[in-house]
Amino acid sequence: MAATVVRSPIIRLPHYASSKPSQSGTGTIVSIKPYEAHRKRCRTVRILASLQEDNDHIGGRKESNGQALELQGNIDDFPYDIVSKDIQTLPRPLSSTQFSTSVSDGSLLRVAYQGVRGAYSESAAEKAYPNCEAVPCEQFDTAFEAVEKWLVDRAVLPIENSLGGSIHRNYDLLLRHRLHIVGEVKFAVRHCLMANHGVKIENLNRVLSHPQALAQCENTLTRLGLVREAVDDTAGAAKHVAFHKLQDAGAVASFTAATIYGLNILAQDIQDDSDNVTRFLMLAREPIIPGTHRPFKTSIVFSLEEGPGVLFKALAVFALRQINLTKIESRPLRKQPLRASDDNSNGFPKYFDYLFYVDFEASMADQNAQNALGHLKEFATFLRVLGSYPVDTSML
Ligand SMILES: O=C(O)C(=O)C[C@]1(C(=O)O)C=C[C@@H](O)C=C1
Repeated sequence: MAATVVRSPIIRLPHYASSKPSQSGTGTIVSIKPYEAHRKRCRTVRILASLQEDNDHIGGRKESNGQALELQGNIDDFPYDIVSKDIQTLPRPLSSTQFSTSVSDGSLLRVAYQGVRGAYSESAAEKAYPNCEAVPCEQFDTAFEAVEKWLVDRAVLPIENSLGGSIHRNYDLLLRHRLHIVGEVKFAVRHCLMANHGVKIENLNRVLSHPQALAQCENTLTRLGLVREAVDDTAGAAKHVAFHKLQDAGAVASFTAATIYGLNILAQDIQDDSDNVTRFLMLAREPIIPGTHRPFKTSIVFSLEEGPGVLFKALAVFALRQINLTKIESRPLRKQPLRASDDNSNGFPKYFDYLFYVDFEASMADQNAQNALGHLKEFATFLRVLGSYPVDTSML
């Protein structure tokens, strides 16, 4: 018997080659593991997915958290887009419906985000691609992987917040994966303090939320004297408080999350600044063709030789051409984090090596931007364009 599809029918296969045929369901992508032997052109694939509670009668091996299922089968039994491209033997022919339907409004697109239903990232995905099917993923890495393995079409992931600063994990993942930035979306984040019905503010000892959300509400939470507990996402915190019927703990999450998980809102707009904005990146397997018909932004990452004034020289390639920088971030170069010691450093490594992430206001279709990057290439030890995409000029 087919399981009920509640939302995000991402795991909807004709049959999983497990004991029960014709199964379907919905769920969060946990990880995607092509069966080991696929390198030898074995046609068996395996994915790990976690399904929503009401679908847990679907066959497969249950993981210890009681929700993750391992699904295994012949690649021909899985829809094309659930199977990694590298294990496809033949490209799938385009169908005429794909030509006639537009994806410009986001419909037909499946968009991965990190978190569970009600997370700000889900709303950002829906703002970026209205009418899309937003697909929950447990971790940021999983969302990157889901796009790479053709399980979804896009990912929308947070990169920086006006109060909390950069989301370093996603900077690192941008380099580790080969996805392209195809857009940005800014989302006004308005936090609520919520708890189970009947629980009052004075009953609370602790509050659960995403670390960024806790940081964005620092003043309110300190004033209330609440112990902070970090979890994977804000909506996950609300779900946990509701599911365990906690009486001493609240959650910081969105108004939508309170509605979904049936929590009572104790305080609204508790972020330290009313203008609390998170910028999200839209990621895809292919880059978009940059234009000059509207404001564009380009994101790059580069590394430099150590030496006096080298970073100054790198930034000058933009200043010389009147190109405005909107963001600069540095991250340790993980494979080679420390430069070897020299004679004067008493045997201790002396320098850290860094990667510099820069966003600048120009399109890669613009000759001026191409010249700037040509100039930077002359002395950068590494340079990659992460994407050239339209600036989000929408009202928040
Ligand atoms: O936890 C969520 O709801 C998220 O979407 C994640 C996230 C983040 O990673 O910054 C997104 C927006 C807010 O800044 C707080 C949390």
